[in-house]
Amino acid sequence: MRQGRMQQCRIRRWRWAIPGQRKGGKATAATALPELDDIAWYAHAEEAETASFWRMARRLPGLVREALATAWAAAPGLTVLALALNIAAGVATTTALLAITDVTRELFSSGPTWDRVSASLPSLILLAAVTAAKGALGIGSGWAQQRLEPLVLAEVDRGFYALAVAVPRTAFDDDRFADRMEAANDRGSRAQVDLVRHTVDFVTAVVTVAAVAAALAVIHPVLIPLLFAAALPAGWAAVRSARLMYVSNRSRVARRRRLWMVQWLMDSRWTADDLRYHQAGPWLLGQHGAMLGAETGADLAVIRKQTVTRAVGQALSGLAVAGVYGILLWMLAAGTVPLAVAAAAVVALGQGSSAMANLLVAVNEIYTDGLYAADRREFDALAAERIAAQPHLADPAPGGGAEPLPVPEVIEVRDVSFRYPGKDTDALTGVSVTIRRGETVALVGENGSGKTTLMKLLAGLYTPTSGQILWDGVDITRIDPARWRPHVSVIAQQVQRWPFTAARSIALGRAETPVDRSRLERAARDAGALAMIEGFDHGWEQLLDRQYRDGTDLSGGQWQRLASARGLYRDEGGLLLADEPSSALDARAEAALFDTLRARSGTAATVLISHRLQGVVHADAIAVLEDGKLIELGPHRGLLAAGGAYAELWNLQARSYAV
Ligand SMILES: Nc1ncnc2c1ncn2[C@@H]1O[C@H](COP(=O)(O)OP(=O)(O)OP(=O)(O)O)[C@@H](O)[C@H]1O
Repeated sequence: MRQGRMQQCRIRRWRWAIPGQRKGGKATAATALPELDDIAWYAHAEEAETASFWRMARRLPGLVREALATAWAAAPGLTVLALALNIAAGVATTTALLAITDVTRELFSSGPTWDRVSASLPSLILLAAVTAAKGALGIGSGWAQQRLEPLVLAEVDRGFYALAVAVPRTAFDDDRFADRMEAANDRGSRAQVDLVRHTVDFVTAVVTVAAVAAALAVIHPVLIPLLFAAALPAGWAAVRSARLMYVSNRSRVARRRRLWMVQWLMDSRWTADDLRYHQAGPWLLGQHGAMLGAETGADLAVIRKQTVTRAVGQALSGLAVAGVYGILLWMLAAGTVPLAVAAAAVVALGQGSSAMANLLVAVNEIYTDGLYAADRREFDALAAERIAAQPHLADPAPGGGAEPLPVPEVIEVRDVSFRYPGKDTDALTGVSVTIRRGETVALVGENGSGKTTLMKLLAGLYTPTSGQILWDGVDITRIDPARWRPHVSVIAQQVQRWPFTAARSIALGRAETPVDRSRLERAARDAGALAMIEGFDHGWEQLLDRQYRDGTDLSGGQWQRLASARGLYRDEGGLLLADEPSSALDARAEAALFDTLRARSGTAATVLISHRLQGVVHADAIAVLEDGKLIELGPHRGLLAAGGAYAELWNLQARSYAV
């Protein structure tokens, strides 16, 4: 789970920005962090705080069913075994209690001592046998239960990550989605495992209480309500304490996400350089301290409330136990129960009240697990909703079909606008561009003008807010990406440093197909990465993660060469999207990469984003973007002659090269 969090942090680290403020040289952490207050949106909080025991009891059958279904899906045989062994242990409990009753009855009867002892002997032998059997059954059920848990956890984790990789990209721009993902990942998934464990505990406790109640019914039926009365206050206290903790935990999710992220920023190798260059450690410590302070405050508040609850519970519990034994004494004095039966009843009530407390705790645990598990279910539902809302599923193109689309001859961006979720301005407005097979279209423009956004739309990462992206007249946003994405390869601006071997890092470009060595070498050569890889201590098998044995790190430009190789390895001659592919490359590597991209000319479609305009002069068309709008479109010479924005940018760059 921590690994998952770290990954999240890594993915988002470049977007990380706390609006820090300084006052008298010190970070004013309290004003800098938006998530110091507990969040209030959580829908289950009120339910959790106000749920009565009866509401919990009503939800119990559904939760037990859910737990059994989860356990059954993970390991049906073990599920049955764990339940069967617990039920058998319950039967042994009843038998043992009845044997104790017989033993006491014989021992307290009249007659010579030796006769009474020998009369009780068969029951004593039975008692010894069932006690041994109960022990063996307990060991067996514990074994089954312990084996069940990792299997359930594996199943639950698999489901979580299957959804995490399937949700559309937009989900990761949504802070509420992130909160729910965190809640699901932090406790929600684990709660499903706990739900199974506590359900087995619950079955065990029910069987034990039923066993004791059965024995009490034989001893004296009046004792049964006493069994319940003695355990109620402790049960109430346990239920309320757990509920208080749940509500507190749940309202702190966003702050914890921030806390973990700041911790990761301070102890990670990825941020170690920048942190020291800028002496950012004290500021981060300030942020960390502020969040820790808020967390500690919340912990102390919940501990205070829990202690008060437990104290009230203990006091009531003491009164209840005194009352139960008082009634038993009164029955003894009134002659309602003989001494032998009263002695057996004391043993049975002792066992019964601990079983009853276990039962109440199990009910409460199941209810609490149910609340946490609801976080996971909510995430599952939200993720499924996001997946289902993708246009190719919600509004598929008529005609359907499952066969792959052919390599497109003409890709048309038609009047496309796009607004990032939650933003109030468009990143792209009414953009229209045509990309033909065999042509290169370059996107240029100032920072933030919308180039990468357009590229992400072409890659299908986002769906246009309006307008269409057509492949030979077919709107690809309404077609299953599995049918067309194999024709799209990307060299992204944000170089992903995959912590795998050099071979795997490139082969990820076609992750689902077996590694093709000659293709790998070709891609590496075309990206100017072959000599570098062959020079590694372990060649293609060189691990590219310094945090593991024999791992190494690369320079920024070397990482970028690998990223280019990954995109080229994927390339099938369809659409290649290259976003600033040479920003970190030296002059020789840049020239080699542009030669490779130019070689696609005449056969494949290329979209190239570059701030270095020398790299785009050969493009068939150059699209100039400004504030998300297409302001110029044409070949290099035409745009220069027009003397517009492109010509201005070109002249600026040319001037900086003039001696
Ligand atoms: N995930 C996102 N959520 C919200 N806004 C975003 C997101 N990504 C980019 N933007 C915004 O969209 C606009 C266009 O960004 P984009 O990355 O497309 O610019 P660009 O032209 O590629 O810039 P650069 O030359 O700096 O790479 C910018 O205002 C940016 O802040």
